[in-house]
Amino acid sequence: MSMRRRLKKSEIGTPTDFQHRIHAGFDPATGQYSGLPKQWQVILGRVPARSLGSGRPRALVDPSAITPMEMASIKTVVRGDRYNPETNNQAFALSGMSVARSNSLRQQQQPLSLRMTDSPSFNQPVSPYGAMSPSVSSSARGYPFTEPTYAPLPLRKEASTPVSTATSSSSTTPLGSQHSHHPMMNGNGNATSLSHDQFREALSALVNGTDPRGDLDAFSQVGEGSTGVVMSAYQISTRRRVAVKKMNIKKQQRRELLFNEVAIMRDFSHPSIVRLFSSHLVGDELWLVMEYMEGGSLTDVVTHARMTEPQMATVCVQVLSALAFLHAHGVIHRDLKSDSILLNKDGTCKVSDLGFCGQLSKEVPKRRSLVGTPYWTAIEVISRLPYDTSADMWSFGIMLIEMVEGEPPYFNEQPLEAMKRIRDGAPPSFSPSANVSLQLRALLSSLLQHDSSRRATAAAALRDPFMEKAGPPSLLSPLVNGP
Ligand SMILES: Nc1ncnc2c1ncn2[C@@H]1O[C@H](COP(=O)(O)OP(=O)(O)OP(=O)(O)O)[C@@H](O)[C@H]1O
Repeated sequence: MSMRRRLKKSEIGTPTDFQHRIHAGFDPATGQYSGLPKQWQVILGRVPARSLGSGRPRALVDPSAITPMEMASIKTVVRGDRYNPETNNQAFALSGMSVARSNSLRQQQQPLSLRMTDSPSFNQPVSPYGAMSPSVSSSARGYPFTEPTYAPLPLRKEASTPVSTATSSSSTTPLGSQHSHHPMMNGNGNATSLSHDQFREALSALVNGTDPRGDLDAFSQVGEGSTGVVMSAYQISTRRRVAVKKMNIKKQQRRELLFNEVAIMRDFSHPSIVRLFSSHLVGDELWLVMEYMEGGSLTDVVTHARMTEPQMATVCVQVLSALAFLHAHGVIHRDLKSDSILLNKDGTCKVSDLGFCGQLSKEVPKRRSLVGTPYWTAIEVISRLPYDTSADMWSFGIMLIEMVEGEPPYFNEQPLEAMKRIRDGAPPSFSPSANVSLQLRALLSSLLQHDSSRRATAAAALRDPFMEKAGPPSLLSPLVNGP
């Protein structure tokens, strides 16, 4: 094994034609960086994400959850075409955050996106204040979450909070962690550290044992996310096109989250949730063979078209039925946004991107971890209060704003400032100039309630008078197929 590695290494040549185009500096007196490209400044909070004009907000992962080794191997994925993955990695190291983002190759012109998981490390000592390993101080990382006036965002020690208490800080532990047989958790519900081989073995127990490669043909890449690539492929035995999501288990920021996508998509089958046909381990890659959604994401729609209220209601009914189903089973999606809704050309919409779900149970009726994409994240999640399925309903409300205005509130702010505004401001609403019905305004205010216990549930929202405007999915097909 070590021989093979050595051989492999020797095949990698030194860089050629190297150009040193960026001359960044740091002034310890002012605490300011100089010479940083604009994209890096976004991450450091100097300019809003929207000003870049390409890419979606990107997935931010709290570095306190990542080992230095994992940090080094993180693959930076970009939606916009202006990003250089190499320079980005350096920027994220500078800012103390690792960044990656799912991104469809179908749409290269979206604004930046950003997603965060605040999670306990499984391999690394975490200080009570969530600082990374002693070699990287929080001040050196320039990590804005350490700002004292900000919410208590730093992590707690996983081991210090027993899972059996009413609220759990067990963070983004995978859905399967609620099951006693889950291989990533010990008897107390705390995470255990597994070697790569042990992890691979645990995952192999969850997936189908077969090799899918002989049955798949004509691969073509349709998307790329923080966890891997998504290809469309022709499945010979069924004679249909499928989507194949390939995730290298060695290159995951939170490898245990891989259990989520398999377990949730497999166990929670619903007409409005992207269907998982099978899952496989192919070498070090987890392959998910899924239903192929040929119509792109709702983000494509909201950024390129003006939706009518009946069209919005048609999306709402489908998404809400998936949410009502997940919530009835105690599953919180935790990353609901237009990017997570995929469409077919016939107008059917389905919820996807289930890798960040959290499971509630009698023992763990609330979660506490900071998971989500800032602009869409519920006030209680940002405020580090215990939260439940109602957090998704806030994000659903933000998605309503996206459908009307094309983007979420505070999208012109950098992500941390946006989170502060969500936490400290009045609940967001449609802009005064938005031409929306009273029913839609009423629905939004029932969702964007600060007090999560007063927020409409998915089941209640389905009965909201606004939903009477919904039509058949075909109402959406002009948006997917063009006018
Ligand atoms: N079933 C599918 N059919 C068609 N395209 C898909 C499908 N699933 C995902 N995609 C495309 O691939 C992209 C990346 O997929 P996905 O968001 O699941 O990856 P990810 O690694 O989980 O991303 P993220 O960074 O959001 O975690 C999506 O934005 C979408 O464009």
